[in-house]
Amino acid sequence: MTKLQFPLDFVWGSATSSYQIEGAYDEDGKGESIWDIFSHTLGKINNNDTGDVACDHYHRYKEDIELMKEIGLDSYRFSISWPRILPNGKGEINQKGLNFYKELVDQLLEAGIEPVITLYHWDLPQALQEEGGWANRDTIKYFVKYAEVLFDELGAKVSQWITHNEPWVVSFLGYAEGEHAPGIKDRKQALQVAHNLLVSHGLVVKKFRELDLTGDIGITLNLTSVYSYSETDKDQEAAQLMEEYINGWFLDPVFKGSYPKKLAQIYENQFGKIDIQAGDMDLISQEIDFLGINYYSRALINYNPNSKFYGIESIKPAESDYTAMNWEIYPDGLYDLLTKLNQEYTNKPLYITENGAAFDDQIIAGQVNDQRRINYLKEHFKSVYRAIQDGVPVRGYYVWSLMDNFEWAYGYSKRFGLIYVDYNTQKRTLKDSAYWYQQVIEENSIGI
Ligand SMILES: OC[C@@H]1[C@@H](O)[C@H](O)[C@@H](O)c2nc(CNc3ccccc3)cn21
Repeated sequence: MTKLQFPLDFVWGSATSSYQIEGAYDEDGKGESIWDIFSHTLGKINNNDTGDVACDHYHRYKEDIELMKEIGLDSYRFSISWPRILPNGKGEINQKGLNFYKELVDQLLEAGIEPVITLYHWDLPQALQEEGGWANRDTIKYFVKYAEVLFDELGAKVSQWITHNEPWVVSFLGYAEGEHAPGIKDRKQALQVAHNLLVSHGLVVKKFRELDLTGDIGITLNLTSVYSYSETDKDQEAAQLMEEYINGWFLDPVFKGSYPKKLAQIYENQFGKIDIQAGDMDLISQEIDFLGINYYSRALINYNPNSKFYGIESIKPAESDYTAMNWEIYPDGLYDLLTKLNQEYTNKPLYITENGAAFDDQIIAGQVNDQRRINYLKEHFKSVYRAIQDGVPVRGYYVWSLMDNFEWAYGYSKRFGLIYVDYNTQKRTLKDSAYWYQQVIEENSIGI
């Protein structure tokens, strides 16, 4: 068997987020988040599931760290619940909430696992939503203050920080499509939210530099490889517009200091100008230390005049394989994305901050044979290996997810974990993929 050997310092990790695993939604002084409100609103979440208990990680974190150690993770990416730190989003600090994350970081470091913190993974304090949320430019300064509390408390121990997880999803699923919290359907407001999120990213990076902290800071974007279904001008134009919509809308401001021209003009013609203040774009595009990439699948695009979104239509080839989310399995898309990012946007280090798959995992006699997930991960690891061999500075890879968890609007119906969670008993069971990943990490290689 041929072994593909990864660089000696390559980081193998796994990722989660606060609302999806912690539970204890109203414990120890934590304030409400927009996802507490959204999941408590009947009809929003599959089966009316909520994150009230989730994986009960708030109480079981020590057991979960032991499982991370058993898998052999080098690093663990998690997010901090803003309303657990600042129940009202601003003002008084909830010391019990802060203590939870201080203990989590200390236990991770004691276990030899590097903590990577995502400052915002969608759970905005509800008190700030009541003042307009991310559509209100004031939220930016409250985000900077929240970040500063964490930098002061954890900056000496945590060496890698992510400002935002997927501002595209926050903006366009939360404020345009209404599928995510806060459930607003207003595309013009979504564009202002996208801009305010980017400004908040820039100001937090600036604060991080001012505090002269030793670690690195970056942002995580959900990115997709976009392909035209045919060589026709119409299909290629539709694909280019999709590229600007799904990738460029955040990549261009962060790395080029401007929004993608074609789509920006379409939006301005349709909605008028959004509030962009002097200096915003320079702030947004200041240097960062790395880019986090969440990749799951590609987009295959053709032009359809009847499409409700600027003639853009996604094609799902019948001959492809799909995950339980109905996302096409397309590992080559990760290679193409990585090379494109390195050629067109940045020479900075790249981390796959999320990649993984949901399948209909079954636990039988205490085992989960998730060979499809092993195959999925192996093929995507191979794409990363190819990109590294071509000189792309990919420094690490975080499997989504460490454990099955609350999958947003899908509730608990989709399982992405390396670890199976029985939500009735909270029993954790390592899936076959966890044992496979354990060997990959131990050997720092994959067999092909
Ligand atoms: O859906 C799986 C994960 C999710 O659990 C994470 O919290 C989130 O960071 C995440 N982002 C994507 C990719 N982007 C995306 C696309 C459509 C809907 C939601 C997210 C997948 N995932």
